[in-house]
Amino acid sequence: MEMRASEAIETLGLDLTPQIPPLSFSLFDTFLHSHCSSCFISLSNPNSNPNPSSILYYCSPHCSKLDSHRHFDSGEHHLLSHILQSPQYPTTWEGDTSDLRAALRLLHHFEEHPGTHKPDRINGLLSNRERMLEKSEEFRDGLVRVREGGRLMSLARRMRDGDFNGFDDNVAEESVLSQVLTNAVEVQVSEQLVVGVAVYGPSFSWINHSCSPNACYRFSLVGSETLALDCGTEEELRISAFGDEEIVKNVTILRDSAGLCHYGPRIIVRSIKPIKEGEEVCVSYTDLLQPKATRRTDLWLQWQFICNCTRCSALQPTYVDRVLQENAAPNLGWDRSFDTDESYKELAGFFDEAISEYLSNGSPETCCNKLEFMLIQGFWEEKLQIDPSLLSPKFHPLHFLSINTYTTLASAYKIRANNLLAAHVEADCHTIQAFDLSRTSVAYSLLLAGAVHHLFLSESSLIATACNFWISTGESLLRLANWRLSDISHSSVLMQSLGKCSLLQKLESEMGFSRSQTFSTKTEFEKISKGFTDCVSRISLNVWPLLTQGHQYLKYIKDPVDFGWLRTTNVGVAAVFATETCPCCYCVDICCCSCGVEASERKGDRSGVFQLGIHCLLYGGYLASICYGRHCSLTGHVRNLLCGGDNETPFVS
Ligand SMILES: C[S@@+](CC[C@H](N)C(=O)[O-])C[C@H]1O[C@@H](n2cnc3c(N)ncnc32)[C@H](O)[C@@H]1O
Repeated sequence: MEMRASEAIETLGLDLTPQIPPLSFSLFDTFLHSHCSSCFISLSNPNSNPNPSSILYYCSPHCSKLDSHRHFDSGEHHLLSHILQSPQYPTTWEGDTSDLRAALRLLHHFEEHPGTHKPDRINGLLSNRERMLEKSEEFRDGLVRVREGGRLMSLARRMRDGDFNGFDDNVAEESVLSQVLTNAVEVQVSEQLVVGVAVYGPSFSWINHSCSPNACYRFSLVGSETLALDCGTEEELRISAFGDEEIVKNVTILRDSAGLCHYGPRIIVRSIKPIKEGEEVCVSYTDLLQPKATRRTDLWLQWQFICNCTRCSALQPTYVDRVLQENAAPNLGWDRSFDTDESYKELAGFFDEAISEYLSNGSPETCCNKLEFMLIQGFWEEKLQIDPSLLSPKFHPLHFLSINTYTTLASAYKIRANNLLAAHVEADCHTIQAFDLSRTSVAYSLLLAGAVHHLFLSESSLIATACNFWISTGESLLRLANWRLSDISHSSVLMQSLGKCSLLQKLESEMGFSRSQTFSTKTEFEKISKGFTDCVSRISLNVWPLLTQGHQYLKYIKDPVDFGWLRTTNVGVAAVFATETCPCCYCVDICCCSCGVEASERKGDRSGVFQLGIHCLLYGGYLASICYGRHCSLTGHVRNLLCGGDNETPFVS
């Protein structure tokens, strides 16, 4: 089955569906006590659960009333409070139980609303259990999990019914669990916060994957007091089902009162590219910044298909797929010492190990040292003594491992700066050191956003990733520009910037600060993105040397936004930084290193960082308004940052 556009879609950021309520949903285990299990809203007071007999927490009696019976009637309660807690029921199930709980709720829902039932499709939704059984060797790990999950679900349901006789098999449970694994999406409730999973009806679940998709989706959380009956109309549905007519006939696409929960997180599909009438509408199931082989493995193991989208089936790999796997930049004299599969795998293993060691509470300092050493030298050997002048970067700066590494380094440097400040509140020397660590964190953040932006200009479906990175870079640039200033008014800096830059004015109105509502066509979008790249690249020329000065790896990156230099330059990379600025003068009022940089120049540095920050935030906000709508939490977050917390004040009346 697939979904196709039922009309031509000219603009980006258009809702292709109304808000679709879920069929089943569940919070991840770690959010069971911090978020409402009915509406997924964060609990202001987790101690005042209106239904203390339930293991789940609710924000109000209304939410408890809506959801509690599903919790008990589905067997979820028995699973959580008896089976998973008791040594009497040993299990090999490891980790989060949200898929199991969502499957119990879905199975209960099917019992209440019986529909068509085939081995691989229940009430219209595909289950990949049969396909996994056919290739049981290839999907061994997945099958073992489905089997164990089915066993636990079956135990919970029999315990619910007090019926331990007549037990044959767990086919229904396994099929529905496999259905959840095939169709569920993770529910993102705010920037960077994903709290659970949800399964939707065919209007969403029949949308296939593409590595170059034309649509994305966003969520809408409906508060407890809102009666959840208004779930859109067929007229607002701009996509229609295509495939087996028998299946289409038997399933009501949207307004299926027998098929929807009428509460819980709702989903809305949005266009991110122009779409022709009749063209298939696709979203992405996986991280689009991964190289083709990794995407392929992911999709095969989790969704049991081989992707033949335009990006995957291109005769020549697309530019993005090529650079994500580029070994080195030989035209820059960068080394090429890992071009065999063997050495590459070994190196990738080192990277993964360093990153997971850091993520499992390793030292941020060791992580920075290891990762940067690897970016330059290729392998980490603590005892290896190498003359630094002999080193040259081993990795292409746009290689996917480099991009992953920038993410980790931006975070690790930030943590080091915060730790230092927290441990030594008063000492000025530590403040300077912390400033240095912060500016390196900001530099990696900018490099990450710039690298992803460069790829996004060739592959516009990377929009949501680019949006997140620009917003976090803008945020960290503003924080750095604010360093040791308490009285800065962001609104006034923004107003000054708006007066000077027509691009900012455009972004600000597109993002929805002003009242008029327009949607971007592809041409407008490309014009804005090109204008942004030029503007930001120009400002970066001044700011980048300040952020990277004295840094062993970053000094090799000539421009963090416009990567044209990778193709064109043959000059020695170190020669790029002819003008030196003093980073420490930037952070204190009295020049601490006696370099003699004039006060006016120092102010110039600070204002450059501000300008850059405001550009990044507004552009990120503009992308967020396309992906998630003008009133999403991410654009609200950007507004707060720019207004200094005063979200109520409109920038332009
Ligand atoms: C959420 S469902 C999408 C709707 C599904 N095609 C159906 O008939 O119900 C996910 C499943 O659809 C199939 N699928 C999704 N995207 C695909 C693609 N690009 N190529 C082939 N199969 C795909 C896979 O079997 C996957 O497990």
